[in-house]
Amino acid sequence: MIEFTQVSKYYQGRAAVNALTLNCPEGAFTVLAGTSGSGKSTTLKMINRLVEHDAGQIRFAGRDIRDTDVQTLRRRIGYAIQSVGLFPHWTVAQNIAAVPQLLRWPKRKINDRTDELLGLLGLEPAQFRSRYPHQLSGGQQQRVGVARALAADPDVLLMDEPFGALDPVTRAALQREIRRIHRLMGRTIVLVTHDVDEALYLADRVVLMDAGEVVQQGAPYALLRQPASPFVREFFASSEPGVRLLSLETVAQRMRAQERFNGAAVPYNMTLREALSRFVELGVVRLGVTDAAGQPCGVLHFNDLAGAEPSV
Ligand SMILES: Nc1ncnc2c1ncn2[C@@H]1O[C@H](COP(=O)(O)OP(=O)(O)OP(=O)(O)O)[C@@H](O)[C@H]1O
Repeated sequence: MIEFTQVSKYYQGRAAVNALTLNCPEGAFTVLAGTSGSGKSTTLKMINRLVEHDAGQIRFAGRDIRDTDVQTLRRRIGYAIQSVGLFPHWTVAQNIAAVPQLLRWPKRKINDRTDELLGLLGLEPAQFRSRYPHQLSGGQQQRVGVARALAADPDVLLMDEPFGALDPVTRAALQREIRRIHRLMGRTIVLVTHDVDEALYLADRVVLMDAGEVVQQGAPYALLRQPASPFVREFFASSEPGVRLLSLETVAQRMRAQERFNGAAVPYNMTLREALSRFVELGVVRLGVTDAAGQPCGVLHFNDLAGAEPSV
């Protein structure tokens, strides 16, 4: 969907991004991760031409972005940033409707879309539609920012540290929300973060950057299990790679489906990381597993947490 070929950007003669070649596949959740100053935001902003690249080629849906009118390009690309940037004198509904208005959508369609997005992001439309940004908490503002970026049903959603500056609980809730929305809508998303946990939780594909270059890109599992360089290992090793691996899999992937157990149970879609916590908390070596209807569907053994690798 978005392809960079040998793309560079220079500031005062220094490369902020150097000969970058990367691919953000259609429908995938791509996360640009890396240390501060590694060129993540610059890379993201080059996609919607907030920053113009100096060398190489960027293609969007098969076309060179320089061959597309900037406004047309931006209408196809939603953009959400940490500082939110809501218009302070506009209500929540007016903020969300900004791009659909520009596109002259009929009023009815705009209203329906606004309410749909508010609902999707966990904000009761009747309660929030008419509020102004200053009447919202930081987390609610971030949600409205994401709703606004999604409003005109863009092909791609770009997010630059959209959950930064939030407390851990609200941040986790919004991460769950955006992951759910991604699965629901199958939208192509490119998100920038320097948070290792966030990258691994959200990404189908991680692009790890350092000093303006891609050091490794691929499925989170591959980066954790086969780091291409000491830098990659170091980036993830700062906190418990084993536990991180567990957070990428669910109970259903390791349970023994033919067994039944009458003791404590966990849901099939719980991550193995959470299941590990339950094992330790309860002091047990087996946990029953329940399906979506709450019916027993297998047993998870503590030993199986260290079992065979899933396919990547
Ligand atoms: N407008 C600018 N003028 C000059 N230098 C810039 C400009 N924007 C970015 N840079 C430089 O380019 C490099 C990459 O910056 P960028 O913001 O893309 O990094 P980042 O990985 O997003 O960092 P962070 O996580 O700290 O936001 C940095 O060295 C930065 O100082």
